[in-house]
Amino acid sequence: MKRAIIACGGTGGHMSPGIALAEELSSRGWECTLLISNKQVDSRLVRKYGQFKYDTIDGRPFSVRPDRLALFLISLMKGTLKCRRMIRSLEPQVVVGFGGFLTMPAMLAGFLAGLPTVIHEANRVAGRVTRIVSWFARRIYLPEGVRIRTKRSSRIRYLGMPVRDEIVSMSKSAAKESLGLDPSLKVLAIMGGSQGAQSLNNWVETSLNALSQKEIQVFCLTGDSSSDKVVTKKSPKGGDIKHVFQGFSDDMATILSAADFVVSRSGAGSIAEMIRCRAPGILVPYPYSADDHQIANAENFEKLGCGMQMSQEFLGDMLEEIKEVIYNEWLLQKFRKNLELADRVDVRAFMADDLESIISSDGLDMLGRAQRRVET
Ligand SMILES: CC(=O)N[C@H]1[C@@H](OP(=O)(O)OP(=O)(O)OC[C@H]2O[C@@H](n3ccc(=O)[nH]c3=O)[C@H](O)[C@@H]2O)O[C@H](CO)[C@@H](O)[C@@H]1O
Repeated sequence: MKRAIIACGGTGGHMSPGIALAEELSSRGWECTLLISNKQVDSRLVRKYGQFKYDTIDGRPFSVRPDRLALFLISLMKGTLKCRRMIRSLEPQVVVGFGGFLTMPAMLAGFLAGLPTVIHEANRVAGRVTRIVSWFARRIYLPEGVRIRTKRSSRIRYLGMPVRDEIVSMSKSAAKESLGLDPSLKVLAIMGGSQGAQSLNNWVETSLNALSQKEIQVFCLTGDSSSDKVVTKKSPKGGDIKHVFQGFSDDMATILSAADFVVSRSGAGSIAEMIRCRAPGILVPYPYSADDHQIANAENFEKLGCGMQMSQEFLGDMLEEIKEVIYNEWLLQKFRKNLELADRVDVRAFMADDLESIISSDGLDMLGRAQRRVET
């Protein structure tokens, strides 16, 4: 049986593509072990994926501050040793990393064990981990048009984000109904990535009356389950307009299918799922993301014609923008068409085919080396 270790913990943006790849590989008979962190967001996301094996490691982010750098190096060493033990007991044919602090020890242990290691970068600016491990990775997956400095450019393949099986578009009115919303009214979904975004939550709170006046219902993923609530406001016609605030959802496909328009941070996972569910929207990049990768992600989304981007400092202008766009069927239709065009490659199948060819050529290499040893 073919086996893979997939290092994908730390944030939802790393977990989701890791789960998606594990789904594809499992359907081809592979056994997948996902390496995740002890963070709540990881355990939350994997709860419904009992079919995979999991292991956890702790890690520290890289820092140039001497005290933090020391902690980082210690955790890297401990993590690498743990991954080395995992590799000995699981005997995988490949180690796959999706970025974040867990990727480094897993890839390092895989490399030291002589296994093929591959890294997937989801963002339109390659992260630090991707840049480092690309020096030894057998395969480097980058979004189309993203460049990194590496001597191993022949090992680069341009590829989008793997999306989980369950993320599929469904009937808008059925989706609205299953969220407890009125199917005859517009829905605006607000998402702040896997951990919510306080500035987007604040924007919703202050805009709720104005949105109700335009008969727009809100479904807001706040990132904080202690604030779960349903708020009912009156429309100008006297009807009830329901607004739902939820900390976390295990059913993103329904929310994205129900949404006529989305306001979201520009994490690569959220964008890939908006594309898959044909949900146009405004992306508000997190202003402190590493190397401004969320700005680059949002710019690309806008360039593809899938929606718009807006800097957080201009949130004050967003309400007017939304009130216009959400009733502009012509524009929404154009966005949806472009979302469809942006979703034409079967990323998961490409990646799984590629991994299978990597491990089979690796097997042939090993066989060749063994034969040469016998002959000499
Ligand atoms: C602040 C920051 O640096 N965030 C990074 C993090 O994003 P972060 O983890 O915040 O978010 P992403 O937008 O990439 O993905 C969110 C994932 O969480 C899932 N989800 C979210 C909310 C919820 O209630 N339920 C749920 O299941 C979504 O379905 C999605 O699969 O990793 C991404 C991928 O490298 C980067 O692009 C982001 O810039």
